[in-house]
Amino acid sequence: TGSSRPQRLLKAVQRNAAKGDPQSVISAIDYFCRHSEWAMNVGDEKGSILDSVVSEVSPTTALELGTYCGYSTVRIARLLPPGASLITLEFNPDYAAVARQVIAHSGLQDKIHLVEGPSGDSIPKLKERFGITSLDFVFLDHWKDRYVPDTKLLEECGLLRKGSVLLADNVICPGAPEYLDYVRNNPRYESRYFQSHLEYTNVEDGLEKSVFLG
Ligand SMILES: Oc1cc(-c2ccc(F)cc2)cc2nccnc12
Ligand SMILES: [Mg+2]
Repeated sequence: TGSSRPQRLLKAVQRNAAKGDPQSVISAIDYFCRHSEWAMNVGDEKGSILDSVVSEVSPTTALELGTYCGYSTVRIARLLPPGASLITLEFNPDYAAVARQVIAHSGLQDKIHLVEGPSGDSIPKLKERFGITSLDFVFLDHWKDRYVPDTKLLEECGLLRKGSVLLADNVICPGAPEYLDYVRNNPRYESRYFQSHLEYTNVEDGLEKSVFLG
């Protein structure tokens, strides 16, 4: 009957971040995770790589698989061009409830659609629900054994087009070996590994960027 780690992270945001200031929300979460409690946000080191890829793609329509507390949701949304939007899928209702409040604190809620439920159920409904034709950018950061099935589902649903960019977190730690095998040995993807570290640690991890070739 105590608070959860996501709830304590939310309190830290509400106490230390300025409302309507996405960067202060990001900084408050990073501070909390370094000085109070580790949490599985993409973090500031991998987050900088995420930022550079999002800025390069400048997506009109972006998808995030795995919202957690909304840290990377805010990181991505703050870089979107005017009129662009980010759809983020979260299976865990407790995480989703915290993420909604973190997103509201950042002031970016108008650019973000948070959908609760299993990604495998939500992905086939994206086109009709949000009136999208294809995705410019996808950030994979949910359960590692869903990376391959959900990537195949995105293909089958016609949500990827020539040039769509997939960026996957945790390909080393906890690791997504089947995913690396899938995108690296598939002629329909051009992949590149960005070496980094597991958030808030010096353990090796990295991001895999894969461009769909159509
Ligand atoms: O970035 C992450 C890190 C970890 C994680 C947990 C425990 C460890 F010891 C190491 C790494 C799990 C994650 N699950 C889903 C999405 N992202 C994750
Ligand atoms: Mg992660």
